[in-house]
Amino acid sequence: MTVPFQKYHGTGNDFLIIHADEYVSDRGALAVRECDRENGVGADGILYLALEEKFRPPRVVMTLVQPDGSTAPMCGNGARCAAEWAMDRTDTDSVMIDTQSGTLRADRTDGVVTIEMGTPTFDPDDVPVRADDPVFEEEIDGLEVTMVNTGVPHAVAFVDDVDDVDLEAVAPPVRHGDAFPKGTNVTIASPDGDGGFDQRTYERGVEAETDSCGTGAVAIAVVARRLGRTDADPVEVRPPGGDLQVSFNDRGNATLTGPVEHEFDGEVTPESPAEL
Ligand SMILES: N[C@@H](CCC[C@H](N)C(=O)O)C(=O)O
Repeated sequence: MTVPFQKYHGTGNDFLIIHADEYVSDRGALAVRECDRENGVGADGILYLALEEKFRPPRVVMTLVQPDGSTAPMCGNGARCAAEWAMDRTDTDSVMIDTQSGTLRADRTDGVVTIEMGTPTFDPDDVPVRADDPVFEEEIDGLEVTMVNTGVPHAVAFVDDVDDVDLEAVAPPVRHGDAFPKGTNVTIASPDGDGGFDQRTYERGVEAETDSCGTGAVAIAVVARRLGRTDADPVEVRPPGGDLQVSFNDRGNATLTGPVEHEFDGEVTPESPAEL
């Protein structure tokens, strides 16, 4: 038996989307197999979306299963892809997305999708990081990082030029550091001289660098403003896969804006070959 999927990406962060009504006995196993870029379809995760069309705006319950089989409570680019998927099916330009880290409103304007990103926190218990006080520019496992949670944890380090960093070498010790009970994503940023930043992120759950990370882009903007490195609004953040904008409202809540593309559709077989 096969189940249909739609493939979307947001600035290069790519996902298979499967309707949550489809029966998949082992979502983790399917993600491990089909996210593999050599032997599967290839993606940064599978989004299971339950669409509740009777509401206005419509609601979508989003579950992200990552390439290592784990689930993540939030994904900025994934939520933007989920929003576009739901908008295309309900003939609206606004939806509410229910994630494990909160309910977020998304709006489509002039072909780009903006999503609310909730309230970022530096509180050590909420990041989480084993520390008595918030961690600002402290050396942990070889990187000088600031710890923030923008739906998921990020260790943010500012460097002169992100392209000069061997991320696959410096990120894993931090990602798995003893200080982080749930692990952490590792995001590096370099200033563009105009209040914006270039970005690279090594993602927990993908266990590799991705072309873009939305919660990482928000983490850079939030930390940069907190440390006085920018007062731009919006903050332009440029991961390798495209351009993102992070804005702030009066309560300090961030929004994330950028393009979303529908790539192609296909089918996957949920059972592993041994079960067939
Ligand atoms: N790519 C995502 C973040 C996905 C979750 C992350 N890998 C984690 O495990 O924390 C984004 O766009 O925010």
